[in-house]
Amino acid sequence: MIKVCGMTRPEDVRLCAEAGADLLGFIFHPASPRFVTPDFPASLEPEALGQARKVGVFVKESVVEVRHTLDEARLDYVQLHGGQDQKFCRSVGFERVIKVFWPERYASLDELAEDMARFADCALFLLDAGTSGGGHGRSLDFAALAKLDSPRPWLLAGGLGPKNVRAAVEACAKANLAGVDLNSGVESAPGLKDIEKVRTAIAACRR
Ligand SMILES: O=C(O)c1ccccc1NCC(=O)[C@H](O)[C@H](O)COP(=O)(O)O
Repeated sequence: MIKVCGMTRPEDVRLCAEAGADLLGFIFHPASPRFVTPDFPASLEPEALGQARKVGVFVKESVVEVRHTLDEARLDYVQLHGGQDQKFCRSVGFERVIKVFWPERYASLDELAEDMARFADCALFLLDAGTSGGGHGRSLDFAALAKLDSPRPWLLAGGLGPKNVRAAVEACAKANLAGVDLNSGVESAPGLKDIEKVRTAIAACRR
């Protein structure tokens, strides 16, 4: 499974979907250089999206705001990127939630796995670099994550691009990895996807 995050232009949506992205991310966090308003994903034609599903990324928004945007932008999933709790996930609908964890926040992989277990009803997990937020362009320690015992399939995020994504997939393949999340590593500038980098990274994952 490939997620390309931070869509800001209709042509990037079409080209990333054609390149084989399964999930396309739209960031509703105003401080992000990739911020978009709900009318952008809502306006996309089904032909442009193809089989790709729309994921909304939320950091500080309330449950009411997330639910409103879910409907308005016609999202398939919500990626909760602000440490939201189980009650929040339940209110949005566990089956629609991609819950984010930051492994660097935990003293050990066991502690991370324990916290993940508390969110085992969520659709999918995403592991990102740093200790909060996203789009940092930094990578996690793939070799260490290979030993993770995750109760749900998860997406690996953080500084992935054409040069390192294959190694990341190979390292984590046996640790319940569902796929990868590509963002700043496939851009020419924040929010502007470089389709050649997207294509090369997707081909590297799938070869
Ligand atoms: O990308 C952002 O600007 C962003 C800002 C605030 C919260 C989340 C954000 N991105 C969410 C993602 O899923 C990114 O793809 C993920 O953090 C990895 O980004 P990168 O390290 O640039 O590959």
